[in-house]
Amino acid sequence: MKNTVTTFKSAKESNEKLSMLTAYDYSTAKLMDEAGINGILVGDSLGNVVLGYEDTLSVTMEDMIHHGRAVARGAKNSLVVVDMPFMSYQTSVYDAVKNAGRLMKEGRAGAVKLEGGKEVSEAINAITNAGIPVMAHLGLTPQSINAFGGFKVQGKSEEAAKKLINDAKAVEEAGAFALVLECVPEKLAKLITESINIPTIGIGAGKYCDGQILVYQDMLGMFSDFTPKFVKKYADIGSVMKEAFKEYNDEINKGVFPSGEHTYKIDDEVIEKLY
Ligand SMILES: Nc1nc(=O)c2c([nH]1)NC[C@@H]1CN(c3ccc(C(=O)N[C@@H](CCC(=O)O)C(=O)O)cc3)CN21
Ligand SMILES: CC(C)C(=O)C(=O)O
Ligand SMILES: [Mg+2]
Repeated sequence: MKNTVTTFKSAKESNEKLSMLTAYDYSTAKLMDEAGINGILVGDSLGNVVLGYEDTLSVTMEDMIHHGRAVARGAKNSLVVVDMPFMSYQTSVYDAVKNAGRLMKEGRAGAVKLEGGKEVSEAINAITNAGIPVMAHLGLTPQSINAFGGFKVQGKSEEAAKKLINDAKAVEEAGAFALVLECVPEKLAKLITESINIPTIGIGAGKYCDGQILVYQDMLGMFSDFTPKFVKKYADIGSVMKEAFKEYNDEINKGVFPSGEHTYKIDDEVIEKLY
């Protein structure tokens, strides 16, 4: 069944859980779509897992458009959400709407996601008013790594927790259709989930969120630069890949690959004339 912003909103009302994963290319998105994943996020985490940067700050609009289009072609039923990269929405409401529009038109997104609370509520409102669904993102917002001083759990003090609750209400009020909660204590994520009428999608935010999301290379054991506590490995594809690459390398060196079954033939009469 086709997932839309409406599906996400009604899932919360009917207490159905939402599943999301990140993807950055056509073939991975297609597998997730066929597996029945509700939403696919073209995350700016592509800066880490695809491009090899240490953080997400260098990711560009062109990167997001390029990967958004690829994912959109593979996702028939999953809702495709594309991350707005660092500095594509913080500079002005005009820039925010303009760049959200590019992610829809050129990136073929079904919705966009941006990081922040009250400070971006005007942008969320303006993008929503342009007919573009917005997913909000609170807690550990990686584009603010330099302001946080590192990747840390958010909202642990009373003051920080209150700010998160108020920000969640602010993004809902501004028109966001869903909210990602990243690295937030489980009980606070539960309180936030109960305090708003839009679905919360957790990553390191516990089981009471309305949905869950993980970076796919993390859950498949394909990424090892860092492994947050919230990651569960559903398969060790990284090891499987490395073993296959080694075997391929070995077989080439030994002359085992390619053998007859992977080779094209020509009539002997033809080839003899060429010698
Ligand atoms: N591969 C990948 N997975 C992600 O989940 C992810 C990205 N990349 N890139 C963008 C952000 C960065 N993220 C991160 C990165 C590190 C931690 C981390 O090391 N967290 C500590 C918290 C320690 C604490 O405060 O108690 C941890 O041990 O989980 C968390 C989220 C989440 N996002
Ligand atoms: C971790 C998720 C929520 C994200 O924003 C990303 O992948 O960029
Ligand atoms: Mg992101």
